[in-house]
Amino acid sequence: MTSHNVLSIENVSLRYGDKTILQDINFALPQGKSLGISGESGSGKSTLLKIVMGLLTPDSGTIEIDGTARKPGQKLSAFSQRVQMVFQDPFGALHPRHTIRKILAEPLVINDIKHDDADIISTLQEVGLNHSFLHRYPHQLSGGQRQRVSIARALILKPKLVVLDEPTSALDVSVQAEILNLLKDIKQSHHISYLLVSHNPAVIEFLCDEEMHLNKGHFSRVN
Ligand SMILES: Nc1ncnc2c1ncn2[C@@H]1O[C@H](COP(=O)(O)OP(=O)(O)OP(=O)(O)O)[C@@H](O)[C@H]1O
Repeated sequence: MTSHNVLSIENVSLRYGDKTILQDINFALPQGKSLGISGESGSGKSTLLKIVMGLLTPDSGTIEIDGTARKPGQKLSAFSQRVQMVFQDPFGALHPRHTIRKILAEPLVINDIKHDDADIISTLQEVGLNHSFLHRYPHQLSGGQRQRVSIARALILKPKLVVLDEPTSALDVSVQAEILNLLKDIKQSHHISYLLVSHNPAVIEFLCDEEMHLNKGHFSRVN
């Protein structure tokens, strides 16, 4: 049986003006496997993540998520149950005037999914937070707790692929390991795939099955 790819990128290229950012990028990610992307600052890592998320359209090439091609201009919500993203800065990523309950309910509301507080509480528990967080606001949480909420928001739609952009680099060193352990536990228990960008080789090694290095628009495999 051939293994099922949760993400497949073929011949993706993108230029800004006369500057080539990505040149014929190819890779496939089998379900449950995780890929780490390293590369110098400005090498195009965030650009590639934006393309996967549908926030940018490449000049050429195709992106398939869980077997379905992303088409230019397609609504983001068309894929939100398959792919979700966790950002570097957990504070900036959470609406400051919304309670944690509202932040976690929002993806369900947008996708017209019936839910109640029990669904939100069980997702909070998956990231190590209890029901007392439902009525709190982001500014009442520590950096690590906020990143747990960001991870819960990504998980609540039960995606197959989670895109992580430097998920621990904005956190205190003391909480980085906690969040990495949480991400590893979730990956194993949910059979989720991660597409991770990190400057830190130890983070990639800890969470990913393989690493690709992006340089001058090209990918090369790192062992
Ligand atoms: N909207 C844009 N218009 C023109 N150039 C852009 C635009 N966005 C990004 N770039 C350029 O594209 C290149 C790749 O940027 P990108 O943010 O993807 O790099 P990165 O590898 O994620 O960097 P970092 O590690 O610093 O986050 C950079 O040279 C950047 O200046």
